[in-house]
Amino acid sequence: MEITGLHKSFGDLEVLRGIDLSVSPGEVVCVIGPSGSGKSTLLRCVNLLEEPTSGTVTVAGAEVTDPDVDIDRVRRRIGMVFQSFNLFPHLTALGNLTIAQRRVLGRGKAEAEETARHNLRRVGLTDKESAYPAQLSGGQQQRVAIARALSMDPRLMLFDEPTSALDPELVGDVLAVMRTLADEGMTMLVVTHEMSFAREVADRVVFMDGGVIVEEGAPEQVVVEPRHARTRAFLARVLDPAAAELPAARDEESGTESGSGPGAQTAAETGPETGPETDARP
Ligand SMILES: Nc1ncnc2c1ncn2[C@@H]1O[C@H](COP(=O)(O)OP(=O)(O)OP(=O)(O)O)[C@@H](O)[C@H]1O
Repeated sequence: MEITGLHKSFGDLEVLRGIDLSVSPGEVVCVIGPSGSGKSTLLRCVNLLEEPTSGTVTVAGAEVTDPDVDIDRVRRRIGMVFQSFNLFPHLTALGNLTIAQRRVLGRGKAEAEETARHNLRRVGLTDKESAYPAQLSGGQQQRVAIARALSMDPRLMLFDEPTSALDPELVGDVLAVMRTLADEGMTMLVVTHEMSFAREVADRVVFMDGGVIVEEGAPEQVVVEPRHARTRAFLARVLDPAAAELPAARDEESGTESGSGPGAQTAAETGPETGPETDARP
């Protein structure tokens, strides 16, 4: 996946100010940054839930920002997993996985169920296919949501705060599934406040602030030894008191103070605006 020169404005508010980012198959790239820095908008521009003001996004060789592109076809190559799982409550895990395949891809019942079972196995929920969402833990529901996205055979998976709604003890299972997917070759772009994810699962961490990428690199570099004052200020706010021990040296930013970026004071969206119907979009 390639993002080049991506800008997005809402009226006078310039939320993305020239993002260049590429993610390779099998790579997990984790985007961190303050509230309002444009992380969710970036994801939403990649799958065209928002139309970029300028710039290009290419997924699996198709330029999704090309005005002539078949948007529905391209979107099917992009799996999206949100903070809230958006499962249909009246359908079993299996039913949640088959409905979009049947409606969107036109798969027959047998093929949809076979694909669904395969993907429930991938997320470790083989024994839960008959369970309704209310009978599953939050972590299990999120794994069903991941399996549902996988059932559409995506080439790119986008995750927006996939573990934020989970009890801490349930986070690990979801992270393990995500790591496994990357090891299988999936391209994955993840927005998260989960620093353990950034440190332990990501191949690369991108720190965004004010609609730009301030710093990117290996987790041990960005999260443990950030180069920029803005990254350090952010990490100090979100990490535990151990953050105070972050190295103070190697500031390559010559005194730039932490910027909060456009709209940082605005309450950002805390969940998807899209319901399960979105995944089953015709
Ligand atoms: N549809 C919209 N119309 C107007 N402004 C928007 C819209 N969507 C997002 N914004 C604004 O864009 C800015 C960036 O929002 P975005 O949700 O991308 O930030 P974020 O980094 O994901 O924040 P958080 O970590 O709190 O989710 C915010 O100021 C937000 O209010």
